Amino acid sequence: MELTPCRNPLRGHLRPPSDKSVTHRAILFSALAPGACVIEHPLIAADTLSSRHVVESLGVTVRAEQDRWILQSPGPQGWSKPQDVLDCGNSGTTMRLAMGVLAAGSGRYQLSGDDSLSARPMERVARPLRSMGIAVETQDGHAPVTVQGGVHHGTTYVMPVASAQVKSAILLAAVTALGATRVQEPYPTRDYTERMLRAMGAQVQHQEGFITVEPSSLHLVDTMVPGDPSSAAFWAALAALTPGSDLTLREMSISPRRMGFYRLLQAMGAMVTTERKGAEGDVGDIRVSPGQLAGVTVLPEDIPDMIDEVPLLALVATQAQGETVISGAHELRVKESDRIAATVKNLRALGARIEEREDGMVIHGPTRLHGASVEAAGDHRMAMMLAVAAAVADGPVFLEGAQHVAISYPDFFTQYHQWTQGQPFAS
Ligand SMILES: O=C(O)C1=C[C@@H](OP(=O)(O)O)[C@@H](O)[C@H](O)C1
Ligand SMILES: C=C(OP(=O)(O)O)C(=O)O
Repeated sequence: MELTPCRNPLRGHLRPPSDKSVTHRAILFSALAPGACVIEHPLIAADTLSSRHVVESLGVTVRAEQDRWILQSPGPQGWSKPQDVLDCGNSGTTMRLAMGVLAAGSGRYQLSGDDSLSARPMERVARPLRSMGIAVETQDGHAPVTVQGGVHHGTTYVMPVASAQVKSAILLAAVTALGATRVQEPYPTRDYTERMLRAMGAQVQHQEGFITVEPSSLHLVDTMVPGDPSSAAFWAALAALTPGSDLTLREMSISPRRMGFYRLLQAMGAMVTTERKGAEGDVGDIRVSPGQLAGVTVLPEDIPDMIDEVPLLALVATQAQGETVISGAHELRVKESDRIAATVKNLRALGARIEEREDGMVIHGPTRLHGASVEAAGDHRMAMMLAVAAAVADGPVFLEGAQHVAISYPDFFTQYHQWTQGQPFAS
């Protein structure tokens, strides 16, 4: 895809696509209890369709009606035996959370993924699940993965990496375990699983630095899915980088555990304000306009709250005065691509002054980016970051792999082209 520079101010408002993490959880958790539930505004994208496929294979039915899905679940006692291997596609969240969900069943379940997902580490989930007495097999630490559901017990697990997916898999298995489970994270990660399980009747508490779960009987609840801060971040970055912009991102999930990118954008000098909507829940609007940008230091404890936005922050840093140092981001090496290597390679091709570190990057700004050929490395977030880069560059950018946006944001390029053509956003 050829992308040309665009300096059109971003004005007005946009409701970003629905939150991918919340949609995955609402779908997968529906398998855990018998009954019906409604998901309002689910994200309909390749990754969340992978989660839908998994629960449908267990006998959950999903009926789409306008902007909602109505799910009917037999509960674990009534799960059907999947006809085939459960294909998780490109979605790490689907595979890792499903491993915890499947512990509630009584069958032997096989999970597979595409080439990218098959290269990602799965022992980080298998290990704690085994400590609960669940038989889990991986192939040299990778998919395909086999989970034998059935009787299992609680555990105490100190997580070596900060990962909401690993935490979620353990907490999900904990609900149907005999005895309590305690999990400790090195840094706090997104807590949708804890909050959603609690709403379903689970006993989830924070005690002495551990998240504890008691075996619980669950009931299904309806979920209203807010906008996704990680998808909205591409527009926030464009608004921060384009003079004359004043963009409001509406109905967003504004949980502090998802706001790391916005906090850093503000620390760099962009105008970022948040307005909470309603008395309860972490939903609100975020308004972004440009400012004089300066480099920042991103520390290991900052990473979990902006894990999927690190490549985008690196791009913003190319336009900021001074040095930006990002450290403690090893996890980026095991995402849909090696996001440290792919970010450095692509931004360097566009003229950025950027150095690769084992656990992050150092960016020296500001630099005028120029046109070049770049490659999304099979990674949706890389494709969207490079589209933002193309807009701020001085010459045409040839992007290979634009189609990967279908993983989390199928309408991204429709909206992007509307913006480049000077049309208002269709929000
Ligand atoms: O729990 C989740 O919904 C997610 C957790 C993060 O992964 P890790 O748990 O591997 O950090 C994030 O990168 C991913 O996009 C979604
Ligand atoms: C890492 C991501 O997702 P997942 O781990 O679910 O594949 C992402 O969406 O950036």
